[in-house]
Amino acid sequence: MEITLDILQKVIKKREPNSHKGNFGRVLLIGGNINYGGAIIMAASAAVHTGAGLVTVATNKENLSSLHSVVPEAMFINFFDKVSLTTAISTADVVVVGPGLGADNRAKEVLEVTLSNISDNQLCIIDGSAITLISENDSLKELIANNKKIIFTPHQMEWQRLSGIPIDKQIDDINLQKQTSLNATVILKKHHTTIYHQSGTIDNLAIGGPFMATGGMGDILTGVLAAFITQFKESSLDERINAAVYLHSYIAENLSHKYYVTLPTDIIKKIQKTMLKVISEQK
Ligand SMILES: NC(=O)C1=CN([C@@H]2O[C@H](COP(=O)(O)OP(=O)(O)OC[C@H]3O[C@@H](n4cnc5c(N)ncnc54)[C@H](O)[C@@H]3O)[C@@H](O)[C@H]2O)[C@@H](O)CC1
Ligand SMILES: Nc1ncnc2c1ncn2[C@@H]1O[C@H](COP(=O)(O)OP(=O)(O)O)[C@@H](O)[C@H]1O
Ligand SMILES: [Mg+2]
Repeated sequence: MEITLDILQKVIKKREPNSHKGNFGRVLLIGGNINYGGAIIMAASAAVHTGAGLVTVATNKENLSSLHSVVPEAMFINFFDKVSLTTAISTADVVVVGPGLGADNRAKEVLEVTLSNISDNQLCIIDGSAITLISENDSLKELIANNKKIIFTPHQMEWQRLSGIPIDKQIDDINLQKQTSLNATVILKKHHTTIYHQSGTIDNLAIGGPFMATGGMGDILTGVLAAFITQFKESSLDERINAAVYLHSYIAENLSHKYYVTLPTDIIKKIQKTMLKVISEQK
């Protein structure tokens, strides 16, 4: 079904007066090598601005100063420190892995530690380089074979790598077969994104446009997704995913009336206001 604006009204909820950061979820984001530090920093910033209660970033230590100058709300761990990484995974509600991780051997080791320590019931969003690494390594695929709470967020090229389906053959019937065999949710990002939910439902996004074709646009979606998933538990997982995907493109579309391209960092700045507007219109 097509996702419509009313999904935001349905999912986003006013906060209870006596609630605290522990009620809004612990998000761990793993990624950002020396070349792609911006990816994980933007993802973390998006999670913080969407309302995640506690956000930790596991990244290359070279990114520490930049991380804290952009988003001091986020905590830091060195992703090569296996003990810290394992501990952080065990206490996270949602783990995001992949934005800017890179695909070299050290990145693969970080992903191995991550996937080995995610419990079967822990929700994990797998994006960017992590999708590419999993596509290339059967041993990594096996590590998540029993996990029923995986969300892949590939763009079409990443989906081609993961599924083996060439971009021009990526139609619903064929995609669905592969998604079912992966036993995961697949958010296939493209012009008018399609979401193949693990529940078997297929949803489509009819908003967003080429003004979003800027590096980092998918990275921030992971943060928005993680924050929706940890916060709005009165709604089903499918609804929370749809709302996050919709909000991301909805803000971009609004910005596109004033700007030629919509930058990921500009979208981040509009998240809080847009969410407040949604709840202020609720009866
Ligand atoms: N500021 C940063 O640090 C950034 C880091 N990034 C990270 O860089 C790593 C590599 O990701 P990339 O996606 O750049 O590289 P990839 O090599 O995985 O894929 C990009 C290529 O795929 C092709 N493609 C075909 N259909 C596409 C579609 N619908 N959407 C997007 N691309 C499509 C395009 O030719 C494009 O150049 C990821 O870990 C990512 O998170 C990128 O997000 C860019 C920004
Ligand atoms: N032409 C387009 N129409 C609609 N959405 C787009 C378009 N181009 C890019 N996007 C959106 O921007 C995001 C790009 O994600 P991705 O390719 O992973 O970016 P990055 O890895 O650089 O962060 C996706 O949500 C995608 O749907
Ligand atoms: Mg990406």
